[in-house]
Amino acid sequence: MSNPFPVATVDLRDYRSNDPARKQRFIQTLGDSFSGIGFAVVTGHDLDDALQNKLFQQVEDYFKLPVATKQAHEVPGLKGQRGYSAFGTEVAKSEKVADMKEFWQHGQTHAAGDALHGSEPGNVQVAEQPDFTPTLKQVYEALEASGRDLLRGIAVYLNLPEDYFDAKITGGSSILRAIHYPPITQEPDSAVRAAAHEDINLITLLMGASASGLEVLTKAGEWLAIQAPPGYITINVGDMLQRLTNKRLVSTTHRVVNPPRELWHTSRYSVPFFLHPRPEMDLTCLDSCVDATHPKQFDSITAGAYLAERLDEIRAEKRAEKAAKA
Ligand SMILES: O=C(O)CCC(=O)C(=O)O
Ligand SMILES: [Fe+2]
Repeated sequence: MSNPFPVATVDLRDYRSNDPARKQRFIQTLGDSFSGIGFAVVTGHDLDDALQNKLFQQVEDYFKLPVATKQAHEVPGLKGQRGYSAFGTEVAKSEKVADMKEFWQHGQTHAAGDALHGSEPGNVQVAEQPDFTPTLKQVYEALEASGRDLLRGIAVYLNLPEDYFDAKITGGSSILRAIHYPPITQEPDSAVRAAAHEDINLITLLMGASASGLEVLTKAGEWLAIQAPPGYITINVGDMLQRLTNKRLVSTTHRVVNPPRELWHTSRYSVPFFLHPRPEMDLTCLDSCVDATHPKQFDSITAGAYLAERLDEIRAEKRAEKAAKA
């Protein structure tokens, strides 16, 4: 069956051009793709080839460090929000078994003078690999710039002022996550590299590696494989943007499946950037997205409160605590 909601490809240079027709086409194509399948693919973004190559080299080198070295970069009590998270620490919301991945998280550095300065833990430095954290910081800033313009386009699509999201995301709590899905060494019973889930944040910008595996659940209930061409970024709507727009833009379920057996010996790397607003952003459904045929589907909540609620749901140790109490 052909999919009635194709994943559109857009060029961010169209949005940034001074040509109103190009700009409008970008806005319409991106917005329609986000309201149809919830995903799109972007070229002309701020991560140039040199920075992408440096990023993947640094990420591969990091995960090759000895397990004990990486474990020393785990920060107790942070729910994996900064530094290293070992294999088996994250479980998708509706799953029982942990994802087959290890990952690293890099977050915002709030400027001195910002009300959020000092409110979030600092990023972890890696003495064994001094260029790792600085490279992630550079990528983080490039993706913040691309994400800001993507959201400007989305704001226009939603008939909001073009700068609607600007102040809400400047100095926001975005997370850059470098993921390693290690080779599969034994029959994984029901576990997959990343079980079906929705992202929590406003939008995600995913720098995927060469390996396939990402699949998106279509409205017809079929899994559709997505693999952006090299250098392109896959983007998708997260639950916060879905809430704000009362499901006019959809946060689509996706997963990363295991490769065929002959490729079990290979690793997969990917680097999603979860674009989060500042915690005080109000996620109340926009008036323009609520009417008699689209009644308000979500309670009002701030981004910070919503994130705290969601983070506990996906940590293996929090699940274990809850199960012990039950
Ligand atoms: O690894 C990928 O391609 C996607 C990962 C993902 O969906 C996530 O971490 O939220
Ligand atoms: Fe995801």
